Amino acid sequence: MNMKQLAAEKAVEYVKDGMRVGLGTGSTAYWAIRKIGERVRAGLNIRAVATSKASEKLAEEEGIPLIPFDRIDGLDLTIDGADELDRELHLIKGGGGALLREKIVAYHSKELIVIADESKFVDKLGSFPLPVEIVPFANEWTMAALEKLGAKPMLRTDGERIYVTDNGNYIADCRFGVIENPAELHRTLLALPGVVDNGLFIGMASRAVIGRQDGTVTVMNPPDVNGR
Ligand SMILES: O=C[C@H](O)[C@H](O)[C@H](O)COP(=O)(O)O
Repeated sequence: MNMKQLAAEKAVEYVKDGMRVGLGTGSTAYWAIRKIGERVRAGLNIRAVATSKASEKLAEEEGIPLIPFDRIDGLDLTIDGADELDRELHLIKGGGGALLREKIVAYHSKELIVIADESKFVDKLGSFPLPVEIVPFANEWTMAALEKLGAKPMLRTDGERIYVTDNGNYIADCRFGVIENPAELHRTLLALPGVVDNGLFIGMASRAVIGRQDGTVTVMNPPDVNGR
């Protein structure tokens, strides 16, 4: 079993009968959705929402009951991957372009469990370029404004074409270097007109499940890693 699958399958143990569950996006969340599907077929009774068209399609294939947003007012648990996570369980997400839907779903979940292989765990965020979702209108100006913040932004492409998110927006992948104050950067980015959201998830994850190369899995809560 690979590290992503290990982490994902451990996290799925937290899914209990009757829960309303958010399904993440990406190659790690893939394994969680597969495992949830297996448990649903074995009788687990849950309702779910997906954070991307890709995860919605996979959930449908797995037979996981998806529920429209107007039928529920929130979620019990969301399981999602990350591109980077630090000791405080602050995250960089959006490598797969799904950050906006992921953040909305995580915000409305009582708990967000982040699943990752050990390579994603970092001392300080910032090696992974921060995905920033921007509206197409005047994107050249928004890119210039990001550059003024020291971001070295690159408009994400999909081969020849500009990559378009599930929400019809673009992604600027921004290299800020080491992010010393993720919360401050998050606020600064949100204040920029044209920016819809960014991949910093500050204080949203309540637990991390990390799959390790030696075949073990570590479960981390923010108080544990802070030594409290
Ligand atoms: O937009 C994509 C999501 O934020 C993913 O959860 C993140 O990029 C991690 O993806 P993966 O598990 O494929 O590394």
